[in-house]
Amino acid sequence: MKFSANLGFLWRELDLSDAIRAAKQAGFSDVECHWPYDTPAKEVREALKETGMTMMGLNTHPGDLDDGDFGLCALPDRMDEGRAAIDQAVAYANATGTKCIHVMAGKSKGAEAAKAFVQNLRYACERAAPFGITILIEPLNTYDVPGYFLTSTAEAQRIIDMVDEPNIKIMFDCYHMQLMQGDLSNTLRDLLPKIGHIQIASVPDRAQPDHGELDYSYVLQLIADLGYSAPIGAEYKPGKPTDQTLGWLKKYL
Ligand SMILES: O=C(O)[C@H](O)C(=O)CO
Ligand SMILES: [Mg+2]
Repeated sequence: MKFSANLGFLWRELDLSDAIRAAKQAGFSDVECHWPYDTPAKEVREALKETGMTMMGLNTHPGDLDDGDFGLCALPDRMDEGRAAIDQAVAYANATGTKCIHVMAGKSKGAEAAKAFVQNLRYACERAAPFGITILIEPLNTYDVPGYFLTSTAEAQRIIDMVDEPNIKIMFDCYHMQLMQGDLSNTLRDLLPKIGHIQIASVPDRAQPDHGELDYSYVLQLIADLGYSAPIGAEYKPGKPTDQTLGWLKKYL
């Protein structure tokens, strides 16, 4: 079983290139991030080359987090910003060999928001396809991000059907989905062909995946038994130095 360190949360005290090196040192096979845009792509590319790791995913720019934004791509009155965020993400992903782009919807609801999201996702799929990049959409939980457009796998499937492009999949974050839906085993089994990336964290505290209401020794074995072999994203908030939270990983090394 392989794991990708989410550097949006892990080793946050380090700059991105050093965080990539720390992840390698700790035994992760790959990395992923949230918003890498302040670090020149060349630096990240070099750190990836040095460590032999792949950047599994990055997010489109969220907009102004301090002003409550959490994505721009399902906001009908901000289409230009949504497109610019997609262009930026595709350029950065291409320059760093990143496999997936999570296109962040933002806080909105209703038919016009869905229409805007579908249009932006088609645009993203078309821009990403020549580089072999997969577009991801991720349902989030409503405790952490009230008002976010996408909160369920049913809605994610509906959006993907409407987009109707070959390179769009679901980012299945077990933490969010346990909070919103539960029934992870059946959902993972049914959805697996449509899943492009899986993430994990303890529930409900979103720390390292070795405690809480989800038994990851069971869930991870199930994922492996279903034939999923891509790296699983460790997207958790360590709450103390990351190196002190890696006991769970050692079991798989
Ligand atoms: O918060 C999450 O689960 C995400 O995966 C994300 O990319 C938004 O920060
Ligand atoms: Mg996630």
